[in-house]
Amino acid sequence: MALETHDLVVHYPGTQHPTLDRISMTIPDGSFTVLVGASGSGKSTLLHCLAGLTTATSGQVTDNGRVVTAPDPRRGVAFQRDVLFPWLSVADNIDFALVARKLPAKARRARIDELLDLVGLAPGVARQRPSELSGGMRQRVSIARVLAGEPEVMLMDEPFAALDALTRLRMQDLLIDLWTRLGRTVVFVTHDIDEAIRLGDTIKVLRGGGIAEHIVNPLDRPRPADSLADLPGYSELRKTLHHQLGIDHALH
Ligand SMILES: Nc1ncnc2c1ncn2[C@@H]1O[C@H](COP(=O)(O)OP(=O)(O)OP(=O)(O)O)[C@@H](O)[C@H]1O
Repeated sequence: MALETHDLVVHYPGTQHPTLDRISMTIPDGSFTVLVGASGSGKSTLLHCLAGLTTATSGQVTDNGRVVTAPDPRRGVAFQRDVLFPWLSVADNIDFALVARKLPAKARRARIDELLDLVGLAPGVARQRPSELSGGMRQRVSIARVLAGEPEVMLMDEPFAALDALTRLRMQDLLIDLWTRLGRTVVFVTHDIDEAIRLGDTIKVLRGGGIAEHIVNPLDRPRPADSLADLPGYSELRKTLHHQLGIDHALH
C-alpha cells in the first residue's frame, strides 16, 4: 500500500502559475522519501496536501487507496518549529497524543517513559517545560509526540533546519535509527543537499510546479556524517543535486 497523488494541482488565488501542477507520484509504505527544491518550489504545499492540511485545487491524494480530505492520525506531521504547548510539561505534551488515542492512564505513563527513551531523552526531562530545554531537546520531544500518535506515515517539514550543525546530524542519526527500527514511511522536506543524501532512499526534486527529477539514492547505509563524502557515488549524487537545484548556475 502507499500514499499517492493523482494529477494534484494547487493554484493559490492571486498567483499567476499553479504552485503544484498535475503531480502524480507514489510513496510506497516503509520508504524514506526526501523532497528538495528551491525556496517557493512548493515543498511545504505538497507535504501539507499529503497531510490533508491543504486542499487541492484539482486532483487528489490517496492514502492506501482512500481519498485524503482532512488530517488523520495515520499521518503524523512535524514542523520546522516545534509546536509544543509551552504551558504543559514534556510528559503532558506527549500525553496529549496518547489521550487522543484513548489509552488508560497507566499505559500512558509507561508509554511516555518508552518514548523519551526512544528519542534519547533522560526520564527526568518529563517534568520539565519546553522553555527549559535546548532546541535539539525540544525537537526530540516533538518527534516523541508525533511517534506517540503511532502514525504509519511521518511527514516532516524541515524539522531540523533551526538546529545547530552538530545537533542536526545527531537528529538525522536518531531519525534514521527510528525509521530502521519502526519501519514507518517518512516524507522529509529539506533545503540541505547533504541532509537529503544522508536520509533519503529516493530524492524528489521539485521545480516549475512538478517533480523535475526522481533520484534513487545509490549510497549504501549506513551513511556516517563524518565520512559521507568518502562513500562511492557521493560526489556524483551531490553534483546531480546541485545541478538540479540550479545552485551551480547561481554561483557563476
Ligand atoms: N496560503 C498561500 N496563499 C498564497 N500563496 C501561497 C500560500 N502558501 C504558499 N504560497 C506560495 O506558494 C509557493 C510555494 O510555497 P511553499 O511554501 O509550498 O514552497 P517551499 O518550497 O516549501 O518554500 P520554502 O523552501 O521557502 O519553505 C510560494 O510562492 C508561496 O508564496
